Amino acid sequence: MQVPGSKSITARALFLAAAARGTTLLRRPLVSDDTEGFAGGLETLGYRVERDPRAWTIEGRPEGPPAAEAEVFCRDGATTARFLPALAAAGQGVFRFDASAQMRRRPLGPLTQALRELGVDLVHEGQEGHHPLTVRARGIKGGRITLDAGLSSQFLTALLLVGPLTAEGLHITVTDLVSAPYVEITLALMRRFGVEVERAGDTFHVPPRPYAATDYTIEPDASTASYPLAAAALTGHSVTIPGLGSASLQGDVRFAEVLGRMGATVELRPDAVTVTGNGRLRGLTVNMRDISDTVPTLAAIAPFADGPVRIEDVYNMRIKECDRLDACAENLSRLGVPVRTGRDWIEIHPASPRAAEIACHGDHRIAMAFSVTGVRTPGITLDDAGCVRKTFPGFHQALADLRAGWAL
Ligand SMILES: O=C(O)C1=C[C@@H](OP(=O)(O)O)[C@@H](O)[C@H](O)C1
Ligand SMILES: C=C(OP(=O)(O)O)C(=O)O
Repeated sequence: MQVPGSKSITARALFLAAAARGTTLLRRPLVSDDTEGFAGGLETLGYRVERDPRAWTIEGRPEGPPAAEAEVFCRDGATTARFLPALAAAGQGVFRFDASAQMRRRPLGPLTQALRELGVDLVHEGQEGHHPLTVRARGIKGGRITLDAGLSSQFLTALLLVGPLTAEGLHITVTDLVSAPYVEITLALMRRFGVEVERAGDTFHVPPRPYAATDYTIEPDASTASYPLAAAALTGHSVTIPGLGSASLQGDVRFAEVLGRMGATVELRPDAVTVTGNGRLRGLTVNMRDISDTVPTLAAIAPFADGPVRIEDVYNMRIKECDRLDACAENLSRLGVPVRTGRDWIEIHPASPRAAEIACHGDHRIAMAFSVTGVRTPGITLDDAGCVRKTFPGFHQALADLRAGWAL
C-alpha cells in the first residue's frame, strides 16, 4: 500500500525551506489539512509557496517573514501552531496567531515562555500559554535557556528550528522530553538544510548559521502506516509499505516491532516494511512514550489478542486532538470491551467487539484506528468520518481498496 508523505517531515521541511537562502523543492509532500494549513500559514506570512500536487516549491528568506503584519490561522495543526510563532519571532513585524477550538485547548506555554526569556515580545490574548497570541518581532538575539518538553517535543523542535536564525545561536538544556524520536527527525532535517546541532546529553547547541535551500523527497508517514500494518496483523494478510523501512527517520516505524512482539511476522528492510499476520495476536505490556501516535491503533486491535494489552507511559496522549486515553477507553466500552485507564496508561482485555458507533472527537487517529477494528467487526460506524482529512484525506478509500484486495 502506498502511504502519503510524512506530516512531521513535511512541516519541518516547509519551515526550513522558508528559513533558507534560495529556493527549495519538496517532492511528495503530504497534502492534507495539517500541511496545507502550514503552507497557507507561510503564505500569509508573505512567503511564496507553489503547490503542485507532486512537489512544492518554496522561496526562502533567512531574515524572517516577508510580511510586516499578518494574521495566521493554524487550524488543528500543532506543528503549525507551535513552529510558526517561533519562525515569526525571528523576523521583524507584528504577527498574530490563532487556531481551531481543539488546538486552542492544547498547550504551548513552555515554548512561548522560552521565547520570552530570549527577549521576544509575545502576548497570549486569552488563556496564558494557549492560542491566540501576538508576536511583536524584532529578531532574536539568542542565548541559554532551559526547557521542559515533557508535555510535547514540539516545544524543543520549534526552538531548534529557529536557533540558526538567531544572532548568537541557542544553548537549550532540556529537563524532560517526551516523543524523543521526533527530535531526531528535526536534527536530521536541519542537517539536510546545512546546519549541524551539537548535542551533549540534555543540552543542544544550535549555531547561528544560514540554512541552505535543497531538493528533498519526503518519505511516507510512519504513523499512517500503522493502520494498514495493524490490519494485516489482525487478519492474517500481508501488507508492504514501500519507501518506509529501517532507514526511515521516523520513530513510529517501530510500531511494526510491537506487532512483531504480538506474533505477526515483520520484515524490516532499509526501504520497505512488511507485516504478515496469522490471525492470532498475543497480549503484551509495552511502553509507548516514544511512539504515542500509534497507541490508538494498538488499542483498536487489542481486544483480539489472547491476553491483556497494557500500554504505559503515555500521559501526553491526553493533550492531543482530544484526550486519546479517554477516547480509546470510551470507544472500547461502546464495543463491549473491558478496559481500564489510569493517568498515563490503558489496559485492554480480550473480547469479541460488537457493532457500535465510534465517537471520533474530531480526532483523525481515533477514526482511522477504529476503522481497523471494523475490518474484523461488522457494523462499526464513525460519527465524523471526515476528520481523517487532518493527515490522510484518502484514508477510507485506501482501506476499502486494501480490503477489496483481500476480498474481506
Ligand atoms: O514534532 C512532530 O512532528 C510531532 C511530535 C509528536 O507530538 P508531541 O511531541 O507533542 O508528543 C507527535 O505526536 C505529533 O503527531 C507530531
Ligand atoms: C498529535 C498529532 O498531531 P499534532 O500534534 O501535530 O497536531 C497527530 O497527528 O497524531
